[in-house]
Amino acid sequence: MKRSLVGSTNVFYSNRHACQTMGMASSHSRVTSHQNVIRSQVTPSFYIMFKIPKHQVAGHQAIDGNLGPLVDDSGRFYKPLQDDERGTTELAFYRSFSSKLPHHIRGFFPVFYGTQLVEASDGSGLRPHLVLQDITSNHLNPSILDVKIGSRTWSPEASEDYIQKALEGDRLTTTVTLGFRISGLQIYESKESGYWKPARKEVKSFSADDVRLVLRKFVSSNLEPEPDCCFASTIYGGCSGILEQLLELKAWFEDQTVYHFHSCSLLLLIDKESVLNGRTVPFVEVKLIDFAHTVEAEGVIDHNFLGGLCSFIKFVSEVLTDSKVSTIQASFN
Ligand SMILES: Nc1ncnc2c1ncn2[C@@H]1O[C@H](COP(=O)(O)OP(=O)(O)OP(=O)(O)O)[C@@H](O)[C@H]1O
Ligand SMILES: O=P(O)(O)O[C@@H]1[C@H](O)[C@H](O)[C@@H](OP(=O)(O)O)[C@H](OP(=O)(O)O)[C@H]1O
Repeated sequence: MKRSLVGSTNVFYSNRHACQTMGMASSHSRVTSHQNVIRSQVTPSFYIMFKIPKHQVAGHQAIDGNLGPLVDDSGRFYKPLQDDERGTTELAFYRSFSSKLPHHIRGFFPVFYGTQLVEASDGSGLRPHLVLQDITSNHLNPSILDVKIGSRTWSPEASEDYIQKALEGDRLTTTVTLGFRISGLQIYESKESGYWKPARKEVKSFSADDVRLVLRKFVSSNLEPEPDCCFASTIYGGCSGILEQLLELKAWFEDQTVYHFHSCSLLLLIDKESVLNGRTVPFVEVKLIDFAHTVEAEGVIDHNFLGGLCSFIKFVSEVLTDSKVSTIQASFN
């Protein structure tokens, strides 16, 4: 039986500790809610405006009175800790990861600023939230893909009920067949047409061919009728492009025996305008998120994640190769 990451430390102790570390007094919290903005008085003279994230593409959402993440204006993302072991597992991960990972791998994870008591978006009162780097901040029109990696999304330690529920989701999506599934996405096309952000139901029904098409659209200036893949070489290729970053991650996964990342997602973020503006280094980020089911590896490689990652890399490489072939063909015509 694998050991979970959860120690005996009480979550609420950690929140007070984090507030103290951040110079905040949780006992003075007062929160008012107004439409999509939640205004929290953390100390009598220090206000934080909490908002529903504009660029969230998957997961639990803070809309219609549900519990979900919030963001502030200073580039922080507040993820509510779930009451059950998912909350304690994710907190235990964030508390331990920076000392357990090699330096060059830490950049693949959002910066963790501790925890904070924040008025929950479902109106249930103050709740501990993980305070993370908001990866989307500073970007007006980011295109984002959330890709859940692994051909199974449950930990062998999970309850039978959880395994059955997760297995059903895995079988109905490309998780079992491809070793990953797209959980959510938004692709920015232009000022006129805005974003393509398909509904959750449509995303869940994606086939392997749909996944290929999404990966092409992600690096195109147009979505219809045929995506041009004109950003593929800059965004997927290049020495700091997505493929290079995925290969760096893969090299670590071939060796690491620290964690098993069940149900964890790769979040790919790009800003096509940074390419159009001719920035020497376009904005291309690969991050790992969601550690509610991450457990200790106990000396065994995470073959579930590694297999899914290899499969995803193959899909991305094919788009890149095809776009190079098309460019060469076009130059002969
Ligand atoms: N640090 C972050 N910065 C910006 N956006 C984030 C960050 N972490 C998560 N997100 C956004 O929130 C979404 C959901 O994140 P996450 O998977 O952690 O939540 P969850 O509710 O546990 O999801 P699930 O229901 O899949 O378990 C992501 O798809 C992404 O759009
Ligand atoms: O991908 P789908 O089909 O949207 O399914 C969700 C996905 O498996 C999430 O990982 C899971 O949350 P956890 O990882 O937090 O368990 C959520 O469970 P939930 O609805 O019980 O929260 C599922 O509904």
